Amino acid sequence: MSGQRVDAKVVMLGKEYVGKTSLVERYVHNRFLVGPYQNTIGAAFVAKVMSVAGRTVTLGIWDTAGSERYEAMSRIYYRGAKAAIVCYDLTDSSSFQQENLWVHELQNFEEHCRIYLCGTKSDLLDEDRRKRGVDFHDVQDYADEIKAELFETSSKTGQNVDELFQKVAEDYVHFTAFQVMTEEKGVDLSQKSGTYFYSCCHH
Ligand SMILES: Nc1nc2c(ncn2[C@@H]2O[C@H](COP(=O)(O)OP(=O)(O)OP(=O)(O)O)[C@@H](O)[C@H]2O)c(=O)[nH]1
Repeated sequence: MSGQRVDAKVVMLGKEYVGKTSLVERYVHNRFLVGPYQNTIGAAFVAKVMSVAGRTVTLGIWDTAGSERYEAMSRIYYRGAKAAIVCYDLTDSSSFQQENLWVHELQNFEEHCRIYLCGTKSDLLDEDRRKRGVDFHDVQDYADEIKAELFETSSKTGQNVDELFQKVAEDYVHFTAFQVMTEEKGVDLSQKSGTYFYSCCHH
């Protein structure tokens, strides 16, 4: 970790083989590794410095292992996270069914963590539409229900990958600025409705 200062902790979650490591590889190193699949053991950390509205933001990205063997450990990694990218494989409906478990955990234990749903391997659908195992509108409804953002990405082609992480960083900056502003101006948020408070201030 080399003691690098991190502004926002981001955690990658999702079943094994959905493509979490590949997403991070594409985003941080702009590459797609081919060759035999190697499952992540425990978790891997990488820091990425980026620019949002003229401001430098360092994301500390924790890529967790999806294997059930490491499930209990993942809780250690999402603690204090500002954002969770919960991944599912667009061609594998069972990977989407498991999203629920992560979302419940985050809602129960990390109420200030914003959730981004990420359908991976969209290039496989470009090859053959019949491979889609998860309906876009079903996921969009679910995302609306849990107040999450939804992205469909391909680490192979790079489609939507930068956009996903850029949105994570922008939201972090936006919500942090909002928080500082309200703290400085002494706005009494308890006067606002519950929904307003929740949607504007969880970071
Ligand atoms: N076609 C295609 N294959 C992908 C994509 N992303 C990942 N894969 C493949 O899916 C397999 C699993 O990818 P990983 O990134 O290792 O998956 P993971 O979620 O990190 O797996 P765990 O470490 O076990 O949790 C690998 O064989 C990847 O090459 C993608 O966007 N398109």
